[in-house]
Amino acid sequence: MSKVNILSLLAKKQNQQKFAMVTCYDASFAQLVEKAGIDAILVGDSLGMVLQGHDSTLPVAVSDMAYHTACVSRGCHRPVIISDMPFGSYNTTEQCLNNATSLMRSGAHMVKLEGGSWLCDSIRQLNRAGIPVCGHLGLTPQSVNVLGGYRIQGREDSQAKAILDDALALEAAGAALLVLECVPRKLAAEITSALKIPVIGIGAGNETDAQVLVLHDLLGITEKTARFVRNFAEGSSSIADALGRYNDAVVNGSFPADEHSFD
Ligand SMILES: Nc1nc(=O)c2c([nH]1)NC[C@@H]1CN(c3ccc(C(=O)N[C@@H](CCC(=O)O)C(=O)O)cc3)CN21
Ligand SMILES: CC(C)C(=O)C(=O)O
Ligand SMILES: [Mg+2]
Repeated sequence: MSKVNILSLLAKKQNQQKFAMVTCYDASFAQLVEKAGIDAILVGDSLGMVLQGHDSTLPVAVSDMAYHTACVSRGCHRPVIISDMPFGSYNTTEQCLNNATSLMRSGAHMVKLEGGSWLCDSIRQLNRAGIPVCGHLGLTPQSVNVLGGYRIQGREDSQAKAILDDALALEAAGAALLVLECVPRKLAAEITSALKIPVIGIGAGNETDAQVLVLHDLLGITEKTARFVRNFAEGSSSIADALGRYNDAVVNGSFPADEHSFD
């Protein structure tokens, strides 16, 4: 199987083929993710919660992200590797460019930033420096203290329009992918059809171009999980089997079901 990249993912959207992404933080799991046929790996700052035991993603450092990105990149060859820029690492365009460069040098193929149109200058600069960008809108966990909790976003019409406008702005600035987290499925469907770039949902319903889940959530080893999680270890014979069933369920459209989505 040939390497996944931004063009092959864009082609999947154009051909209406869904693809899966999963978070991953080390070489052993990266090898299993690759064998399961999963196209995209997110080295998520969720590692602050699932690996480090913090109650938010805020304490995660760029050096943590670089370390886990390097671990993942040694374990796989085919999937595209996207690394989260952690809280406080992209407050200015210069800081953003320097920290993104360090993640790319560690083995990332793309970086992900949480936020809207205010990131457009940074996105243009990253692209000019050879760094593709994935946006992240809706529930942006690095803003949990501003949002007042991990809550669904975009329920009111004015907020839904703001998220759509931000999505269009990020695409126009050159974002290659967009993650949409915890928004009503109708809004996610609207944004997915308004954008040319692939939209990857988590708690965003079944009509996005792709899905992402946190590895530990889909393996059933997270203590308390959100509504959008399905435990793929249940009824699987191994971790490899669970990852394969996750990929199949996303590609064939059976995950997420209504019970994993917000109206
Ligand atoms: N293990 C893990 N999984 C994740 O998906 C995840 C992390 N960690 N850490 C970073 C963020 C935090 N995330 C979260 C955490 C909790 C909810 C949650 O409990 N949501 C409620 C929705 C409440 C509402 O109705 O507004 C839910 O019931 O799903 C959602 C996303 C997603 N990310
Ligand atoms: C939940 C996903 C989208 C993420 O950003 C992470 O794992 O850090
Ligand atoms: Mg993240």
